[in-house]
Amino acid sequence: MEQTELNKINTQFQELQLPSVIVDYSSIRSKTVLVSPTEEQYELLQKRLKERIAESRGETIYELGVGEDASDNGLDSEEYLASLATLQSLAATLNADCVELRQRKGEKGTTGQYLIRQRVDESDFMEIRVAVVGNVDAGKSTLLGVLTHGELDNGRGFARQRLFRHKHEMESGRTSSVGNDILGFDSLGNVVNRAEHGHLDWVKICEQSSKVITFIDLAGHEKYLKTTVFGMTGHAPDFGMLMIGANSGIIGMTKEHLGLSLALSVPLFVVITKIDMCPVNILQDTLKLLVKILKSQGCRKVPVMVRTADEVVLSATNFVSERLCPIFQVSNVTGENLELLKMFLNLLTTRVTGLDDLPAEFQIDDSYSVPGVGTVVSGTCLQGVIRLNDVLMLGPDLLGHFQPIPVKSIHRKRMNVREVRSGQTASFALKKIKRSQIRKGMVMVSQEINPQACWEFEGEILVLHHPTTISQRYQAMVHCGSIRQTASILTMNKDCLRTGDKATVKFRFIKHPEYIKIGQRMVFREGRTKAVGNVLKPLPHTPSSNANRTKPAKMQSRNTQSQSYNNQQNQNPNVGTNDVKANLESVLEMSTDKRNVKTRGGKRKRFNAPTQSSDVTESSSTTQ
Ligand SMILES: Nc1nc2c(ncn2[C@@H]2O[C@H](COP(=O)(O)OP(=O)(O)OP(=O)(O)O)[C@@H](O)[C@H]2O)c(=O)[nH]1
Repeated sequence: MEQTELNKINTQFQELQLPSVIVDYSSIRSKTVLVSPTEEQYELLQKRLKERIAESRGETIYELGVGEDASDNGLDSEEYLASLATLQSLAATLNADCVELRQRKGEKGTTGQYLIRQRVDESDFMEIRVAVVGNVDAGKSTLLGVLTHGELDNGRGFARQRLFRHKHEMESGRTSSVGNDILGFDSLGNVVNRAEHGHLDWVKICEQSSKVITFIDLAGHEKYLKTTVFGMTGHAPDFGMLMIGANSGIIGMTKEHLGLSLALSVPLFVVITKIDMCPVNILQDTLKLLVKILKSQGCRKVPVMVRTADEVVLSATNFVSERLCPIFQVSNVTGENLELLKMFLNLLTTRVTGLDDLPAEFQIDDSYSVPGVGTVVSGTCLQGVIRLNDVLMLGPDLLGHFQPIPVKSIHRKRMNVREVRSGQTASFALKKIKRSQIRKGMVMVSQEINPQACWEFEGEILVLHHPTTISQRYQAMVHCGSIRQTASILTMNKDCLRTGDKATVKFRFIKHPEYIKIGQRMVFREGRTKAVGNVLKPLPHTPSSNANRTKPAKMQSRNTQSQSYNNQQNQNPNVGTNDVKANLESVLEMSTDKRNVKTRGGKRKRFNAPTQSSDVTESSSTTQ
């Protein structure tokens, strides 16, 4: 844009008493601008760097020797050193550190990439959430134990012991709940976690960190799939880390978890563990199959093997694109390649930016009763900024109502703070609210939003897997954000749906209305039967819409029989045991999830409800 045009626009802004927003950066685009910038250029460089740091919430990667003309990139050694000195001084003026990531020598000279990261602000840190998925025994808990506690594993479950939260997990060695672990990096990219007597002090880690990675450790076992899906939707991860045991390969829930992250558009990287104990040919087979699956039509990913620091930088800086899928091969026992993985984690940047100016919206994913404090809710701030003593609308309750509630204290990773911004997780202490009044799926939103709850909504879904057909009145669980409730299909624009079909569907929640928004990703699931899609249109709750509630489905086919079981259990207590048995049998025949059915014994419980243990652990496990 011409300078005169820019001036004109800026003058118009000034006339409107708005700050000038357009800055002409054309004078600092040359590859040699940092060699000996004029005062004016230095100021512009500083301004641009400050903007870039703010855009990524505290850091940016700067490229030296790179200009507008890519074919001319590169500086001679003197120019390079002078540019580096300028960059370091620019970073220093912004209270940031400048760390070399890599240098490359080309025909026209050297280019380099530098991480510019703001120094520690004790009460603020960047936050990246990584959902850890993969089949049981892939080594998820072990890797997290090794990364966060800095001690290698012995191959017999030593490292994971620190992470288990429940007695049955200690005994079985299996994760059953959604757990959080944190890994802090300082402005130089060093890990700050230091375990004292086997324990990590979260507050200390956050105070010393410029960036904190929160791992959402999800269960690998099929019977905890409901918890895993909730972790992927309700905890709003920025990235997914799919773990695969090198020796066992792509088995069990691996593909299921891969599909889930694709469906929810969560960028994914893969970590192959146990390379210390895996014969080379087996490892090669695992890698070959993985690459084949990632490249397949369904995934359309670009797999990248990461074996060097250079490749780490390359993949981390291009990872914002959902298509790239970096693959690491590590050992938790020997520590091989763990440094590369740490370096990659250090370079991950937040995906959600620019939402701070919107009215606040906080999605609740858990609640606690804390002695002396009262009810505490934890969750993710999806947009806006929430400050201490702000009054937000909490709801919807079972009747679809919202009530104003002041935020009395805010914790981020157990640290007392004064505000929480979009993309960050936090917990709030609430006054005059009982824990029993809170459920997952509730939100706290700004009064500006005037929130409305919906019994019904329209969604567009794609059926990923279903053994037979889905027709009207089919019921399954809707996962959408932290909402997790059975809904039934009222109408759809097709008679029936089979695997691979897409349709516009009108859903109705069966228990209570929910707060739902256009464009939200959703999973519609029963056992392994799964459809994914988007919310097209929330249909706000009105008293009459409640009166229109349809009765549960009359069985139309063996298939719909089984899916309506839950409805019968809830709404028709007189249902004959023979009918239940018939339904049970049909599920046993069609379901790939037979083990789940058996575990329920004769209990009058949902088919896809978790076993007792996961029920218990889900409600109390996530920690902030
Ligand atoms: N030799 C070797 N053993 C490993 C490695 N990583 C994990 N293990 C062992 O593998 C077993 C399973 O690891 P876990 O961390 O419990 O697996 P998980 O994926 O968390 O399993 P769930 O929590 O049930 O989902 C443990 O006995 C670990 O000691 C590794 O890199 N090398």
